[in-house]
Amino acid sequence: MFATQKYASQSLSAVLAGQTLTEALSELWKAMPDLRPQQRGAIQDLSYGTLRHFGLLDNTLKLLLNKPVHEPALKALLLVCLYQLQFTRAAPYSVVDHAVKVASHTGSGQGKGLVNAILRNFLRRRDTILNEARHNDYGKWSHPQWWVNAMREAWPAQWESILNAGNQHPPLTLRVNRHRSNVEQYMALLAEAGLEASVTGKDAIRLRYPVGVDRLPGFFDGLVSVQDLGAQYAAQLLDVQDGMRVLDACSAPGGKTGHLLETATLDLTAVDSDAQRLTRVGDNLQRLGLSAKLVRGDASRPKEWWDGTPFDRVLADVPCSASGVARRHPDIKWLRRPEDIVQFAQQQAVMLDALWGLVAPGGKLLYATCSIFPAENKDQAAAFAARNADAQRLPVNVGTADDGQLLPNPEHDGFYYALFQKAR
Ligand SMILES: C[S@@+](CC[C@H](N)C(=O)[O-])C[C@H]1O[C@@H](n2cnc3c(N)ncnc32)[C@H](O)[C@@H]1O
Repeated sequence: MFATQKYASQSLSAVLAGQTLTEALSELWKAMPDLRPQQRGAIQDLSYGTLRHFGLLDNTLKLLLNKPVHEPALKALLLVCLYQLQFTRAAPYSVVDHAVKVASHTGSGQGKGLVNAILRNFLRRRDTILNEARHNDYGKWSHPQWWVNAMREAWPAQWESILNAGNQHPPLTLRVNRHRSNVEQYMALLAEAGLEASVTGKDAIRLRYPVGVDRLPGFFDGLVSVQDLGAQYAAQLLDVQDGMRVLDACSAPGGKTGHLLETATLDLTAVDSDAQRLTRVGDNLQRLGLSAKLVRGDASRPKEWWDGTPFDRVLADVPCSASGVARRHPDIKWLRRPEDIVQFAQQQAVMLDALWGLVAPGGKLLYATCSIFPAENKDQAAAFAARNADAQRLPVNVGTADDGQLLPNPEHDGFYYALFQKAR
């Protein structure tokens, strides 16, 4: 537990200093190649869990302290340990004993006594302290106040369930590769492997208990991919047919590219501005036995990479706040700032306008985000339609009351889709 607490605190400190958790963990794996897979898993669980419940834990710590802790590493250690004590089954005495040892190797090494006192005080007064810690929105919902306010305003009837969903463990959904299998056959393979699951969409199966991909039958032979149900609507909505020329303009890591190619035989160009991420599109397609033309390019500057032949279908799965998938990346809640949403919306508008010029007459463009902020979604789509008289908005049936908006729930993440057809 010593190493787990130490390295989880280190990655939490990195996030609190502005790094993403993915970056922090990947630097840690590089620096500590001898960590065993189980240790990595435990470090990951503690880092994710602490960030998921960060508001509550931070309020709790403030109530336990007489004065603020100035050493970031010590503060991170205390937060990780409070998470362990409140949300895991780790034995409390063991959590405290190890934390004291980690504290003696942390920062100035002076924090041993403080860590011991704070954690023992928490164990003695847990219920009272937690009740008090939940008194404001920050502690109650473990989201920043500006985010809570934005949800209240945008979703007066659903904001509580949205915030609650944002703090849960995400579902693990698979997409069966139609070229190689189908949901019935794959359900039988899962049953043989002793994995409980249910069919939740045309190509979608949700596992009752998440497992690593190495336990999924035929994963490395391309039988299935891991993809949220919400993301699986893209290929369906874009209505691709054999022989079409298709552009996936922000394609990496290739989740939707793969689904489009599993749905029909296409002449598909997959663009992404990030060369490293683009290689993942190639790797994913190779695993699935599919292929596309991969182009490193900026979707808002198509002149730099487009050959001038229009596309029948364009998928614009644009960079966004990722607020609909915060439960998969809980660091997002703490790294985003309100002004980021404005910047994303501006960047998305530029991309949309640029990509519209590539759509053939009668062709379709599907705008997609994994956001739940209206500025990136319905407001963006309405502004685009108002700017482009040749864009006809088509209905998007994803089974929700709000056209095209999926809110995070136990079945799927938060996504948004708007579909436009170009006048002939
Ligand atoms: C939401 S992700 C795409 C997810 C992908 N469609 C999938 O289903 O796996 C957005 C992608 O846009 C890329 N991106 C960001 N800015 C871009 C730009 N100006 N042009 C093209 N791609 C961009 C990012 O590198 C990222 O891979």
